[in-house]
Amino acid sequence: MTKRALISVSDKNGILEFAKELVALGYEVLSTGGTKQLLQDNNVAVTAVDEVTKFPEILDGRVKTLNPMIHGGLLGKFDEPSHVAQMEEHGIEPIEIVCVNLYPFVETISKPNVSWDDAIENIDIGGPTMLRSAAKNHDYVTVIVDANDYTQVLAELKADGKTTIETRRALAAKVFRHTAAYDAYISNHLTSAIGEEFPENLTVTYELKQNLRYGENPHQKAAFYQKRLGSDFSIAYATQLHGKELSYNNIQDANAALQIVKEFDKPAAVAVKHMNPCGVGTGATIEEAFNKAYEADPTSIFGGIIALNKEVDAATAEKLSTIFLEIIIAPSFTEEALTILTAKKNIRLMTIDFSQAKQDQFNVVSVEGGLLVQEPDRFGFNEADIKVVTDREPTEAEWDAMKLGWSVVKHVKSNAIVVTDAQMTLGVGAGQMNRVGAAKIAFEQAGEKAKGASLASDAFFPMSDTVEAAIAAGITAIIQPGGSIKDQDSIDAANKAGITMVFTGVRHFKH
Ligand SMILES: NC(=O)c1ncn([C@@H]2O[C@H](COP(=O)(O)O)[C@@H](O)[C@H]2O)c1NC=O
Repeated sequence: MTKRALISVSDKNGILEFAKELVALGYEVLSTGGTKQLLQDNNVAVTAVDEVTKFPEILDGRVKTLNPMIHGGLLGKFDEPSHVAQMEEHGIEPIEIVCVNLYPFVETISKPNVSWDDAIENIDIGGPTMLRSAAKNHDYVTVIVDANDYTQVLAELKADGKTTIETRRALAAKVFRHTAAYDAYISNHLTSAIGEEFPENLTVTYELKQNLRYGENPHQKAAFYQKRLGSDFSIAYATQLHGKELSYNNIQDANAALQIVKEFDKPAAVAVKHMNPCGVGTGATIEEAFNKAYEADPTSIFGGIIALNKEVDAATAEKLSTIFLEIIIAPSFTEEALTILTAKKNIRLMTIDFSQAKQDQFNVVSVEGGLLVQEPDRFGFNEADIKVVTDREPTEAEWDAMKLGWSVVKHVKSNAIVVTDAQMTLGVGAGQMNRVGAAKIAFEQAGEKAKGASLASDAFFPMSDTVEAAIAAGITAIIQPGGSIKDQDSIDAANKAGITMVFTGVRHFKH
């Protein structure tokens, strides 16, 4: 009996060559409307699916292959006597090969202002149904959803007249990954379009961006997956211009650096180590901003990751090139800057489109056995919501310093204290188990520069000890959420020392 292959594809790349080879191998090719037309126009012998189903394509193509003559041919066990008998009884012939790719749902919903109806019309029903039937019956049927697999399938057919069971299993597994991802895009689009936030099932799908050499440590295997419709202002969408492949830790650190530098409109540079900022600088130029970020902590920046929010020019590149850095990420580099920096073999240079403001709707972190999903911490510095709680009002310079500190402290692991002047961080106390401990680290790093500087705290002070330590270090302005039952003790301590303190009413924990 002539073997049959069913081809029904939206993405028609490579399909002519594949179909021609199948015909040459003696297959009868069955096809749906558009695919059939293309094959016919190119003189490839093809049988219309409706000749097999004895039923026309109806409802604008919504029903073409959804028919027992097709699904019987895909799901029947070709050597099981009862199946063979039933297939014969109904005139159903086996289909040995299925090649299907689906309506471009993701491409459709990626278009700006896509309508509900357009999205719905691009939900493929018949295609996934055939893919699933064939994949379930992979003991007998070879199913192809990815054009990259045409070559291997043809090679096996030419060599042995059939594909191997290992290949068919691998292709079937790929199909179920593909249809699961396809359905995830559909369910996510509809769920967010109707405004549901935390549905009973979280259907996420990410695409492999790259296998990594290792994870956080060399004995841990790892890979980087990318969200297809995710934020394009992200390390996953950055372009690498130079240097070796990013590592697992590089990706985490670069992500942290980008989230911080995104806080600033004026030229800013952020140096990150182990996901915490060690130096943040701002200035009139990007060179000045980088100088400040460097000056903030010349020790920790070594081996760090730098994110800059303006084009890197030659002068800045010269400075950057004198330090050992893992990654420099910026909107762009001038030609001269690139010449200077690419002279260093190991440094990774990346660009990212800063005009893309889109942010992921939710942040997701994994815990053993589960996922935590939350909105990103979008709260910034909003002077109108901030209350001065001391007798003394902040000066303009203190406001600027507190604004910088508040923008940075939300990105520092809790308990977090950041000491700043109006242009840069002077001390960062990160990830401490008690707040006064974080403050002491920040003061020690700031040294003499703490005198007249400002302090930002990611959460309220449970008692007045941090304020007292701040006064002793010379801090003159404090920004913190407030909300402790002992707030008054902190306010009294500040008033007694004549320093100023403001409450934001919002906490910025980061774990
Ligand atoms: N409704 C059906 O019975 C059906 N059968 C196959 N399709 C899809 O139709 C597309 C190919 O259509 P055409 O050959 O007309 O260009 C493929 O993406 C295939 O997945 C269908 N369309 C969508 O549901």
